[in-house]
Amino acid sequence: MAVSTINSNKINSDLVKERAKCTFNTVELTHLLDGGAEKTNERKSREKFFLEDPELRLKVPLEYLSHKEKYEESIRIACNIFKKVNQLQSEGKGGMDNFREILGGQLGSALLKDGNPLTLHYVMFIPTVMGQGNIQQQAEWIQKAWNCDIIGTYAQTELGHGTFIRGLETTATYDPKTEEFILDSPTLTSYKWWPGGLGHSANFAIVVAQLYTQGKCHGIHPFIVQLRDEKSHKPLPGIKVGEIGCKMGMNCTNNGYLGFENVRIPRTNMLMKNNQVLPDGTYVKSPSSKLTYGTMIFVRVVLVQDAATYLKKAVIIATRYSAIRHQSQINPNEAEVQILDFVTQQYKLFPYISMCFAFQYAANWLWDVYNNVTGELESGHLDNLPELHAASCVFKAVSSADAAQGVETLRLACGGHGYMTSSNLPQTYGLVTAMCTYEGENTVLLLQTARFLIKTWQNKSNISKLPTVRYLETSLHKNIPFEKSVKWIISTLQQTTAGKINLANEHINQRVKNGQSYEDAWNGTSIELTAAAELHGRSIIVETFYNTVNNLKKQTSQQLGAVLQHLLELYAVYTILRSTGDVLRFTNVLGRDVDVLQLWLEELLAAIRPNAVGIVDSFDIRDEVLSSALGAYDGNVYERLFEEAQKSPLNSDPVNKSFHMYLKPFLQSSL
Ligand SMILES: CCCCCCCCCCCCCCCCCCCCCC(=O)SCCNC(=O)CCNC(=O)[C@H](O)C(C)(C)COP(=O)(O)OP(=O)(O)OC[C@H]1O[C@@H](n2cnc3c(N)ncnc32)[C@H](O)[C@@H]1OP(=O)(O)O
Ligand SMILES: Cc1cc2nc3c(=O)[nH]c(=O)nc-3n(C[C@H](O)[C@H](O)[C@H](O)COP(=O)(O)OP(=O)(O)OC[C@H]3O[C@@H](n4cnc5c(N)ncnc54)[C@H](O)[C@@H]3O)c2cc1C
Repeated sequence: MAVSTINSNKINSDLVKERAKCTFNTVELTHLLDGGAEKTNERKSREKFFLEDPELRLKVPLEYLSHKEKYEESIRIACNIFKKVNQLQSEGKGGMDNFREILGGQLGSALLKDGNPLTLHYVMFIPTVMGQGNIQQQAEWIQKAWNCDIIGTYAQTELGHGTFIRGLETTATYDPKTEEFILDSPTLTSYKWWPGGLGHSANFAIVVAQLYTQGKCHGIHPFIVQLRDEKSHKPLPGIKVGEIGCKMGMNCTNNGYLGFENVRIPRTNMLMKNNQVLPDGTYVKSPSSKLTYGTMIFVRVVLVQDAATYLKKAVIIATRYSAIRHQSQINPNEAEVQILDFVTQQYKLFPYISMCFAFQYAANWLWDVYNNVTGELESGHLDNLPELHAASCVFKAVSSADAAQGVETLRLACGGHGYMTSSNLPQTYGLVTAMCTYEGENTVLLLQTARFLIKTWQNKSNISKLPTVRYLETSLHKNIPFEKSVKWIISTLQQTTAGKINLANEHINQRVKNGQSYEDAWNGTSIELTAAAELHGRSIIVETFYNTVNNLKKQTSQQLGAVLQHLLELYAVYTILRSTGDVLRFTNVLGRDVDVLQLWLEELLAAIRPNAVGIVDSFDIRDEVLSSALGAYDGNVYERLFEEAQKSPLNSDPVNKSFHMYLKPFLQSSL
């Protein structure tokens, strides 16, 4: 890797001025976001440990490598990363934080800019064995996986089915004579397709297949299957495995395909914490068939934090760039302004800055709920599982969709330079937009939340025990006088959501009355249902933000408290204005109230303007993690763009050989 000649001690003068006018202590905010000064120090030492290791650096920028070279470089780096993670774990340092940062958008996307081929081993293989395996299975497999004696993936999706997992076609048929399952892929569409690391990295997989025993199908179940010889890494007999090819992004994750030709595995390789097959083939059912879907809930929960991290990176890049970039005048005869002074630019940037906070606090809240509910599941209490499922679906859908839209808006906000890969915005978009599809396609997840909302609406007897939907009991007919406050916004969003759910429910009933089946009526109403679910999700996110800021303000300086209040208000006003049409339909809000909201939004943009650079600096994301010519701390944007251009292999030769081969004859022939 070429050593940079840019002088990072020379800070761009606009950024110097921006930092000087910041009204709060950015270090105080960094500590608050990390969860305390000690956590900040731990994070920083972890970043140093990984980012300053030459073994973890790419030899050539990724974008100039072939598909095959990209994989080879990524697997080299991934192995070195996890050696270091294991070292930290054995020293008792970091724990879950190591995995969050290394696998997610923070350190992970700095070391491996286009995905990590070993992610699924940690994010899905190990958690599935932990969550779905019985004690003996955990004892057998977890240590091996943890030590990386084996590398696993999670093979659920098939060529023909991703969403409708009840329709998966891979079969696992029990043979009581040998006490084995026989795995088979009866059709092309039954081939597994997509699992990360499956192509050439993993030697084991959790395979989700239709279980047949005693001549009966019992639906999908997870099995541990060995795919490759542990020494030679050759595919085992009957295993057809390979990589699925180039994608829009995540080109280093080694997503694969997998087919089985009557592959036998021991009975004990079916993960049997929930459902079991006894040696004679008797099937023993768990209390809920949905416990098998547990790993998906886990990943949806952790993705919310990841969406916030990617968004943070993009807002830092776009905000610093907007501070150093001068273009056009506001008043004639005056100097060209920083583009950050255009209110339209502030509108592209600042709501997404506030969204980073909203998503981080939502992720923290959801993580706590997840831990509480999984604790309850361990002791056999399933009552809160549907609410957790509904909340995790809508949070994953809203955070990934908004983060993807945010990254693209922020890329556009950087004009032409945002289109350069050296801005790192296109690659960030490639990573974040995938999140809208994987781990449950967003529309499908919104419909799952809508299902829970409609059921709750139709039967409110239990509602007081369900914190996320309790508001539905009273909010429909409330009289909420207009007030310029976040509390008013939350109540109004809740009333709008209740109105939308009520109307969707009426439309379902109407369609049923007109002769449609409930399912057809549901499909006919599904545009309204997804919109209601989305608004429900957004209103909980605003409320969580509100509760968190009110708690935090008790422990922060007054100056930082004021900044958090501005960010909260901006997120709340922005959210309600996105739904103006529905708010006018379902509440008493008047056109003149919307005018007040719009002016309030503009006041907030102006209030945040002096602190914009300070706030994004507080995210404290190192230049290596941003990996962007536009977003570095020193603001030497033009020097960096120029330096990055020099890395193009085309610039190694003043005359490219193609001139002699094509251009010269062409020029002569056209003379
Ligand atoms: C080790 C150390 C720790 C490390 C920790 C590290 C942490 C830190 C990491 C940080 C960095 C992260 C990086 C990540 C990178 C990721 C890479 C990419 C990964 C991408 C992987 C994938 O992409 S992997 C495939 C995912 N593929 C889906 O996601 C399929 C969606 N499709 C469905 O999920 C079902 O197909 C669908 C629609 C529900 C219908 O399922 P269905 O037809 O069976 O169900 P119905 O609709 O009929 O519903 C029937 C009833 O089930 C209820 N229910 C449904 N689901 C339920 C559930 N989950 N739990 C409970 N209840 C559930 C429902 O609410 C109904 O309840 P009710 O009847 O009471 O109303
Ligand atoms: C980068 C990436 C990594 C992945 N990694 C893995 C992995 O490691 N392991 C794994 O098993 N899988 C993985 N997947 C697969 C992923 O989980 C599926 O792609 C996802 O669940 C969506 O399923 P699908 O592709 O079949 O989309 P489809 O379900 O075919 O969706 C296509 C369209 O149909 C619509 N649709 C489908 N069903 C409904 C419905 N019921 N109601 C309304 N609309 C509907 C959707 O909204 C969408 O608009 C990965 C995917 C990607 C992109």
